[in-house]
Amino acid sequence: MPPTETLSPQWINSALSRTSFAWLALGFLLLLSLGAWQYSAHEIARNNEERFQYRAQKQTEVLVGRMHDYERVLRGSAGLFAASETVSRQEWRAYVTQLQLGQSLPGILGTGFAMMLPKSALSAHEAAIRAEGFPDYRVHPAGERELFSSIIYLEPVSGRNLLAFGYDMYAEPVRREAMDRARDSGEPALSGRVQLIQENGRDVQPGFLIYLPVYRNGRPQDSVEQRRLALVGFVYSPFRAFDLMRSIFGTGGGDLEVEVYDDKVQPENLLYASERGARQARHQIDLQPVIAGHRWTVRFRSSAQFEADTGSPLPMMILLGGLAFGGFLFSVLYLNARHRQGMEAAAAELARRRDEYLTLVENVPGTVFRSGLEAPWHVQHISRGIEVLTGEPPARFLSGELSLGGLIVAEDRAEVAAAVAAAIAGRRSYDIAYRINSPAGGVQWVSERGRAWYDEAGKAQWLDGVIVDITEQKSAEEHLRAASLYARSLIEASLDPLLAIGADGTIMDANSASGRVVGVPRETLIGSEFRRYFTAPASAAGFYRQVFELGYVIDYPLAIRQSSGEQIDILFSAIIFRDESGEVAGAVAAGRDVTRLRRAQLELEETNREIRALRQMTDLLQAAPSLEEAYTVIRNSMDTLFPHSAGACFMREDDSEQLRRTVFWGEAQPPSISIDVGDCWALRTARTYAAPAGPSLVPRCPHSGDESTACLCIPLHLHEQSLGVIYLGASAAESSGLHHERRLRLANMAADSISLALANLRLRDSLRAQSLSDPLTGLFNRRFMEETQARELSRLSRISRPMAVAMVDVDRFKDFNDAFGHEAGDLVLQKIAGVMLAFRRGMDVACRYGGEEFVLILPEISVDAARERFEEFRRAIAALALEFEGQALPGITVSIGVAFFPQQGTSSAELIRAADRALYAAKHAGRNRVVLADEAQATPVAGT
Ligand SMILES: Nc1nc2c(ncn2[C@@H]2O[C@H](COP(=O)(O)OP(=O)(O)OP(=O)(O)O)[C@@H](O)[C@H]2O)c(=O)[nH]1
Repeated sequence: MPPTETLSPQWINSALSRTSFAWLALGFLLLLSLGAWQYSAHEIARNNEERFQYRAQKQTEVLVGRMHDYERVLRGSAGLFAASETVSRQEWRAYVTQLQLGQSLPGILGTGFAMMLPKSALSAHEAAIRAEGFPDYRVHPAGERELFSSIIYLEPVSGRNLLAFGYDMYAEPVRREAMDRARDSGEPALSGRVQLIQENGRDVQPGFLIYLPVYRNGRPQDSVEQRRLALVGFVYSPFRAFDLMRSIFGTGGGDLEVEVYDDKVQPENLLYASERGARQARHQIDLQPVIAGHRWTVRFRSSAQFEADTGSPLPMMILLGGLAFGGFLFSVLYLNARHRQGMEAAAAELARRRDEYLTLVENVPGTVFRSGLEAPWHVQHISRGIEVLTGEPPARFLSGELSLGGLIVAEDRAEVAAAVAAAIAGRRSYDIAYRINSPAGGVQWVSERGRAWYDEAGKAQWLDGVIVDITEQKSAEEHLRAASLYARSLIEASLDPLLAIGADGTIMDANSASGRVVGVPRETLIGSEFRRYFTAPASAAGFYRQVFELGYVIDYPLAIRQSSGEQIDILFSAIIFRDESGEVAGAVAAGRDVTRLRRAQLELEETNREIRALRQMTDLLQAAPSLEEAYTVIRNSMDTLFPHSAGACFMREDDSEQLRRTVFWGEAQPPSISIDVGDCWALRTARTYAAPAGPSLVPRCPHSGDESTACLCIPLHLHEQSLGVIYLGASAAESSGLHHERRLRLANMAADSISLALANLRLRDSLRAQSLSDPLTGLFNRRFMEETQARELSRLSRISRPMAVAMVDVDRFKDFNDAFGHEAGDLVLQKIAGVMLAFRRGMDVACRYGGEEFVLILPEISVDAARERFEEFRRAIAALALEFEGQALPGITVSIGVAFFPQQGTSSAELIRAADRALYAAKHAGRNRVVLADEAQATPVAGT
């Protein structure tokens, strides 16, 4: 792409809109900053290195120059020897003192002369020096050597130098090497690292020496051999390395740190070090000057001061400046890009929304418009929907040729204008329906919703709204209203309750019949809880819950207690209904008032119950074996039939005028236990008699108690024969109206049943009595005796009690009959029966066994007591005074045989047989006596 295109405004705009451009710029600036930083740092380091090396070179040159100076001093000293045959001690001192080496060349320890001595000359030499005034002089160290050297001059002669006087340096290898080199070369020779003899133990330092040979004057010195032969001795200077170097390099604190090594850099070779410590220096260089034929290594290192002086903040400033600028530029570009992106997105969103809005507006069912605030509402914008609505294109409205107001039918315009004006004034939206002239020539309904737009000052500027054709909706509403009215009238036409119930049990709607049945206005029902109107709210709640669970319920019984106290029984049926979405919206419940039906049912059930009880009473009475049991049946049955009534049955005995209360029922006991026939109105009138409760002109029977109860008396009779009366008491409620009628009818039916049953029982008792009694004597007959005896035996065996059975026979009755006639005999039998009845006690039974035989049964009696009583009876018979037809009859006697239960038997037949045997024994024993069965057995009777 050509550069012009690359840098075109569009490209720049596009680039500035991308955050990647900002990142790119940031990266570029970072690289640039790093490059500049590296370059400047490198340049500065290089300059410093050059400066450092320069300084090291200079220092080395100073060192070498200083050492040359020392060489020159030695050459001068050698020259002193060359100029003279001999150099005396004084001359040497004068010469050295003149040099003022301490000031001019500080660092030198001294300048001396060592003489070479063969072994043979040693003693003479020592003697000669001693002779000079040094009596202690001797060459040292002592030892056997071929060649000696001895320091004989050393100036200044003071301090440490005194120690060197007479010292044989040639005896020490390092020094000897330098001395040999100097001798052979004729040049100054620097020794290796030594400890000087002058070191006296304080501030011991490394040292070295420079030797220059002194040859005998006049001797050839061209070759090594010649020089060896010509050698006299050496002028030399000893140096304490630290002192010397300090004088050269200063006392430290400079730019450089210096270490001087003898030859190689090794710790044992160290001659001098300006600093102690192992700081890592930034610059370092080793230089190796050769001094007097001997190589040193001088190590220079940049000092902290040098590094501080040469350190420059510029690279860091360049880096930081670059970073800061990069960051700043990045921020500007990034924020700018984001801002541009935001702007572009907002512009795109705006465009999208505008498109959406236009799409929405055009798709809104109806016509969307913006118009003036007042009639006739000329439009500023209007959607294409207007053409569908009116048949007129939007352009005609936009041009002002047509207006919205012009569409409205004349009768509705004022109303529309008023609604719009009110909405504008009230700053709210309006929603109105009105009619417009249809393009087809008719009228159509539209709905218009709109709202004014207000400026910041609150002044309405225009109307925005939408107009929708609602002609069909209006028509549907009309139909719906008609249908609704029809449905309502149907619902209201129902005489039974119809309700709509929500799932929460709230009544949503109810017809008027509902209000009528419940006893509250229909409006009160709607919105209230369904269950609250029922006697059993929980059951009512159960009803609608069941409806919503099952979907429907049929004939659910509920009851309403009206304010009057009357209970209405309703059968509810209900089914759920759903809304348009299929969700259950509620339930429609229809109630059916079944109160009358229910009452009829209850009445029927009551009647059935009564009939059942009546029939049961009748059946039981028919089956009752005795009057007593019949009265028990009557009491229980009357209690069941008339549960709230006390009552009693009064029975007439024979033709007596008094009635005895035979049974009563109910909680309240009737006051009388007997009544006279004349006291009861029912008995007097022979018909049912009723007297109400409370004060009344109707007289009450005296036996009916006080006025609190109603009195109902029903005569019991059969075939004109009065049997008695039934009395029934009742409360005022029970004795009124229909209840009374039912009660009366039921009581009469009960009385009829009771009359019949009691009459039957009486008749049966009478017949029975006849069948069991002897007509002549009135005593029980043999049949009764056998029944009774069997029953008594069963009872006594259960309770383990005895019984006596006596057979009584009239003595010689045949003779009596024959003498006085049969009728007189009957009279006798009747008289005996009378005695027996009088004799009888408690549960004793007397009966005529047959002919002139009688049986007496005495339950629960001992043998002795029985004997005594039968004796008494026998005597009573014998004492009878008999008379027949005015004629006295002779007395009669009876014989009595007695058997005992259980001694003589456990059955009726066994006992009778035993008694009969005893009777037979009594007859044979002479009659008119009592014989017990065990006595009869003991005394066998002849002829039996
Ligand atoms: N008058 C009368 N006599 C009766 C009746 N029943 C039975 N007799 C008589 O009673 C008599 C019984 O007589 P027997 O059984 O021979 O004995 P007895 O004459 O009483 O003599 P002993 O019993 O041995 O003392 C008979 O003559 C019967 O006719 C009755 O109902 N009336």
